[in-house]
Amino acid sequence: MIKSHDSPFHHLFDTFEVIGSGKFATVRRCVERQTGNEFAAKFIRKRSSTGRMGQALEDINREIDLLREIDNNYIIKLHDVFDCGNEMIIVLELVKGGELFELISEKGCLAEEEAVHYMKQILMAIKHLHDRNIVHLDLKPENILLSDKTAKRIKLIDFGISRKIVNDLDVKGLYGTPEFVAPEIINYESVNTGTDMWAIGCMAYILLSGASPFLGDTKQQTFVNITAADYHFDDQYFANISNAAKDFISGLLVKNSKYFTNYSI
Ligand SMILES: Cc1ccc2c(c1)c1c3c(c(C)cc1n2CCCN)C(=O)NC3=O
Repeated sequence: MIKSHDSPFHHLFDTFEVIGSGKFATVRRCVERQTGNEFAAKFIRKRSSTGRMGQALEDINREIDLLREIDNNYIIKLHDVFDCGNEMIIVLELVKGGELFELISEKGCLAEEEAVHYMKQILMAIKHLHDRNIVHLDLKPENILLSDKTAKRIKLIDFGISRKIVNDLDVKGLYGTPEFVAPEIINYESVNTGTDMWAIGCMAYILLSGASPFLGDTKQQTFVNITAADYHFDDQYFANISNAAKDFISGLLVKNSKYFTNYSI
């Protein structure tokens, strides 16, 4: 069981170059002095009680709790957690094969059998999550890393916006008299495992063609394309792709938005 240390992170690790950065977090390569082992350390700024900067502790702890529960060869492992006052440090397994996104950028697109090889691993990682009612919610080639260039083994990263799915039909956590709850509470669109499956469909399309199925010239156009599920298999890219591959993608790019108006008190 990973415990939070009271010994400071900087006594145990040397930190090196930045390997990723987001709004409130920076990821750096680091080395555990005692063992010489390398890790990825995600430094997350905590939101102070007054300020708006930084990430809420509830969100940080959600990511850590999800990482503690996950144990799969296709998902980056949690090594340790350090609470350093105004920041939380999550120490994660480090891999050096780069992003799947870079591989596609270099090659344009992948041969079908290579795409199948990666897709199988991605599906096994997602099955591990969905079997635990965890949805990733940020699946994209940038978050699929290669353990190393030769082995063609993938590692899924970044559970920063991942969630535990509560049973769809039983709207938990809805309190109070229906008359007073906010509209978005009564009629909300639930995220569910289908949300991840849609993203997997997009990734399969990208692996095979190098093109993104819904990308428009503007963000607005992209949203219009997505909500209309408006995509097609452009012969320029898909002429030599098997029907099985196209059927696989079509089966995933299916809108399944759900609206709930029921409420249980
Ligand atoms: C939670 C989180 C967020 C961003 C991360 C990582 C982890 C991450 C990781 C690694 C690398 C090479 C880049 C990483 N990045 C930056 C690149 C992501 N596209 C890595 O090796 N392990 C990571 O967790």
